[in-house]
Amino acid sequence: MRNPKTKKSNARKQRRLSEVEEIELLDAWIESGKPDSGSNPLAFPPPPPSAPVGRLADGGFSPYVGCKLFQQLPISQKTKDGLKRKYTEMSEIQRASLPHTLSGRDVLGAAKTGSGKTLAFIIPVLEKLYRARWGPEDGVGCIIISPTKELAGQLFEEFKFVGKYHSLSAGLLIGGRKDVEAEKERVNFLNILVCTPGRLLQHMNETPNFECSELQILVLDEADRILDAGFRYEVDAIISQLPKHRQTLLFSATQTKSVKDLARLSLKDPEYISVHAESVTATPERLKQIAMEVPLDQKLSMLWSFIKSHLRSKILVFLSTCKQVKFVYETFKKLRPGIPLKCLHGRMKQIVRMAIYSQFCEETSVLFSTDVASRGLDFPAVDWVVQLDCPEDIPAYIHRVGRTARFASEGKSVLFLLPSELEMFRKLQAVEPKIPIQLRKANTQRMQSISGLLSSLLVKFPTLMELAKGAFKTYLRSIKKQKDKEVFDLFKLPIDDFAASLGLPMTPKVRFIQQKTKKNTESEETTDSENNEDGSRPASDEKQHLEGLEEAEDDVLFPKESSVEIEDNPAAVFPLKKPKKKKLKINVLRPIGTRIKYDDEGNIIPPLAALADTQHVDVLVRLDKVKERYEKLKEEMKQRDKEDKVLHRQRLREKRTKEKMKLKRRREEDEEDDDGLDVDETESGVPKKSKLYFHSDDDDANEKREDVRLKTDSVSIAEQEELALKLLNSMHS
Ligand SMILES: Nc1ncnc2c1ncn2[C@@H]1O[C@H](COP(=O)(O)OP(=O)(O)OP(=O)(O)O)[C@@H](O)[C@H]1O
Repeated sequence: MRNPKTKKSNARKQRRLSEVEEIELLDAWIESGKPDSGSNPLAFPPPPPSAPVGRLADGGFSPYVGCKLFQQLPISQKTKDGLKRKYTEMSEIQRASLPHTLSGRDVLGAAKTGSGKTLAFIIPVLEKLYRARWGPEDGVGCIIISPTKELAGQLFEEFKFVGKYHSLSAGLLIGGRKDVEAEKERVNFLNILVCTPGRLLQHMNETPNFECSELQILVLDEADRILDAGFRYEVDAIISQLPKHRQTLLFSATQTKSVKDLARLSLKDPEYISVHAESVTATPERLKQIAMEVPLDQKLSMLWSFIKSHLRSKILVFLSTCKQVKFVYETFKKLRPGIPLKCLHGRMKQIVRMAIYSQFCEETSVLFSTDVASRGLDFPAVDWVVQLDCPEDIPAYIHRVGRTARFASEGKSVLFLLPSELEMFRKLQAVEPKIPIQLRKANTQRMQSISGLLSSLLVKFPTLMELAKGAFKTYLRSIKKQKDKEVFDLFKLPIDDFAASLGLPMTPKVRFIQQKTKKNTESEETTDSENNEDGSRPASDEKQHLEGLEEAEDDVLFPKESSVEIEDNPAAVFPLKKPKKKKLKINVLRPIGTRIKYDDEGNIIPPLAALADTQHVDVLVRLDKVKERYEKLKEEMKQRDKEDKVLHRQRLREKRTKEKMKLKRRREEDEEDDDGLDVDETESGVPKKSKLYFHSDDDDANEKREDVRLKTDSVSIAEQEELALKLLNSMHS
């Protein structure tokens, strides 16, 4: 009788050989039908669905450029098997980009929201690593960066779905989770990292031996957002640590074309694929969009009435700030509209955010959210997107409304605009390709005013009173911070009516508004000669005015009690008459540990001047020398530091390469004389070539899941996922 050990080992060998053969075939197939650089695969006629696929009788290969079915692509059987459980036909962005991405080219892909961009990068990632026979000992082969944690989570799930039959390992690295230490131990053994920029950088900085020098492919989802100023520091720091020789894919519904941005990523002759560039509309065709003029003080009543008349719809409501979301959620909950309510914002704990995200995917309900939910999230079957507050710009509008009418489904959106924000409507109408949006009059007769109800709630619940104040102030602040001053004008807002509409008994004091009012009074008092010819404020005066606003902004959330006195005291309106108190400024940029020296009159002596002997005539000469020497030393240290780092990296790389070779050899030996045990980790702690997912939200859950994974090998992925969901829900409740 044949030894079962030998049988298993033979089966493994056979599997490896067939994988090698498949890879050789795929490489040759891709090479034979590669599209020309700059060509558009959508322009090629699709082969008939019944046409033979792969190697043909004449020794050639079937064409894949222009094909419509996933099965016709030169991709591994494992990926095809993963896909076919849900996907058959490709979407336009997938058809247009996959022939290029599979050929190893850098791609900038733009397509409308909900058009299937995620698969357009998941497939090439899996294929690239599969064809490179990537294993656990090879470490990080792909990094996918997403702007939000929820989106990263969603991408991770899609990777698990499509990559189900691959033996690659993937990890979800997002901030706000307790298990960073556990992550650090395993991150070097993960092949695909789906992460947010902050958490990735944290690993790059803190995790000993974190290595991505062999990175094969980098993906930026929502690329324009990742590359904008908000993530500049993180992204630059990350890119500087990645090898230049790699494939880079950038996808978004609103793609960046900034040459500077692309240079930051060192793209090599990228393919620009914009499948909807010629489309008549910039938004999904099945999306009905309306805008409504609603005065600020009627917004909440209008929203309430809207929800009451759509109790069977799944509604996503966008507001500008976390505090507004909290306030509207808490008060509406108390008013019981007759539909479940949920809220999502950046200040919530990660575990709760994830649970809310999953619940909203499943349940017909109303979700109040900030822009954390505006990009990429694929909530199924959202009926309405309501933008209670105006988006900051057109891309933000496109992404928000894109949460509905996804893929082949329909959806509706309504944008509430203040009378002073109607310019946004004109801007939306003016863009190319068009955004088909209509301005409708609000039906105020059917509106149920809730400001009275809100007032009573605020009296009854002091916490709601605080939330209302927070919502009031942060909304005004958000308007003040908006860049587009043609749309957002703080001083056109009916502030008192707004406060009353939130149920507030009095208008809270907001310093930057008082400041402005005060300045206005002042300018009325100034003589004509002080103004410019066109009546505008003199430049220097304008500067002072802006500085005043900036200073006041720091205090916007904590208005000082003294502001009341300033108002009551007429002398305070003319600050010139009031002796100014000299403020002590703390220089936060001062390096820690440096002492500040003062001269006899209390002026700060600059550090170098303090070194000089002011009694002697050659002070200047010596000062210069000190400075020069200091600069020289600094340069030398920088240089040495750089050299050290290079040397250190080189040593690490050599060490890791040696380790990798050793591990790879050992794995192959192991595979050859396997003892039949199927455990996930070898003695050295390095996982064998078997699937490994790393995604846990806290230590308990982590342990529980590890138990499941190690003890019950027979548990299917579906069962594990169900278990994970239960855990998540139980943690939430
Ligand atoms: N080829 C396909 N066939 C059927 N459904 C698909 C296909 N490709 C994607 N989908 C589905 O379409 C939905 C939207 O896809 P996806 O989230 O990738 O869109 P997107 O273009 O990334 O959107 P956004 O710009 O909002 O991020 C998902 O539910 C996905 O499962």
